[in-house]
Amino acid sequence: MAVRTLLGLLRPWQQFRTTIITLRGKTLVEHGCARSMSTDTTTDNLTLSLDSKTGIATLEMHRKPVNGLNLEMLTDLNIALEKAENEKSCKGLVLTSGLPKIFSAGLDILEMYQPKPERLAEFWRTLQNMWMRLYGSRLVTIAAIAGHSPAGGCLMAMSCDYRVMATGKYAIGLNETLLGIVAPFWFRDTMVNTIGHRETERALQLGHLYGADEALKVGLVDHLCDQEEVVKAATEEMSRWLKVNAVARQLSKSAMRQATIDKLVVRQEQDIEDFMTFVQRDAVQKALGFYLQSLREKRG
Ligand SMILES: CC/C=C\C/C=C\C/C=C\C=C\CC(=O)SCCNC(=O)CCNC(=O)[C@H](O)C(C)(C)COP(=O)(O)OP(=O)(O)OC[C@H]1O[C@@H](n2cnc3c(N)ncnc32)[C@H](O)[C@@H]1OP(=O)(O)O
Repeated sequence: MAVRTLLGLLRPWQQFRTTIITLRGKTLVEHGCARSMSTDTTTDNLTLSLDSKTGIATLEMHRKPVNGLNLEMLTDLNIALEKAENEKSCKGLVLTSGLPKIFSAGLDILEMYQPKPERLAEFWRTLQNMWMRLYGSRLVTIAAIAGHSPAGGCLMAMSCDYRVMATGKYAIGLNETLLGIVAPFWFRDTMVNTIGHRETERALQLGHLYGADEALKVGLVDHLCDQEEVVKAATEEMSRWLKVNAVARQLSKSAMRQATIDKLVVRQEQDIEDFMTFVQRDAVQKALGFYLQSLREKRG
């Protein structure tokens, strides 16, 4: 409190600072404002910015071409989420994409195709950690989905508290079976918690990708609006959630989600082993190779 009062006496130009941090050989540039205690971060993969007036942070993914989640992108997401989580003045987070027509294409398949075992293990652990952080966040988290959101993209959206999706020809869902792989148990649990057991069972087996209307109907998303309006609609919805007593809301969220997270906490190492064994099987490598080929051929 005393620190805040002192900072309030500083002139505006004295309150801004720029810090450069080097992380895993990459440079993160931070523009911080001492008055608001906010810190904005931009990397090759994302931008985190905090509106100090509202306490709402925006986390915008922009890894070209499709926000594929590779190790570096997941590392950046973990750092950004932790930063927002630890920033006292931050109350909510809108997760969105800066790329047109794409929320996220899910895991970068190149991480799983002909992988180096050491990197593969680190990749999966970083994904697990990102999911635990996002699903268990103290913040109100809202996904603003203005594009396709298959597999890992759908997982990220489902891990938020609320989902706004653009009307249009975009698809969302866990389509792993179409790649010849199996959605891990914590992907499945997250979907069961969102749309229920029977609908998940059907969707998982078929690798079903939902259009926006259908996603709304089964509760996979909560609100539809025009493409240009998704972030605005997410922010408006956020203000409703931020009116609720924060401690009561956080305890309610944790009561609903912690058991699902704990399931992975106790099986984290085993899950990494299972993933590595499964992905490196010849049949799975073959299926991933075909799928990558089909994506490339689609472009002609
Ligand atoms: C026993 C069990 C134990 C453990 C569990 C084991 C295993 C579980 C393992 C994994 C779980 C994985 C979850 C995932 O997230 S897998 C990824 C699934 N994602 C997809 O299927 C999406 C594929 N992409 C698309 O459908 C489309 O690209 C699109 C709809 C997202 C966008 O379409 P566009 O027409 O706009 O763009 P494209 O021309 O198709 O793509 C541009 C460019 O990007 C490449 N690309 C697309 N998606 C990916 C991806 N996910 N990873 C890597 N690369 C991707 C695409 O090939 C194009 O590349 P080129 O420019 O042609 O080189």
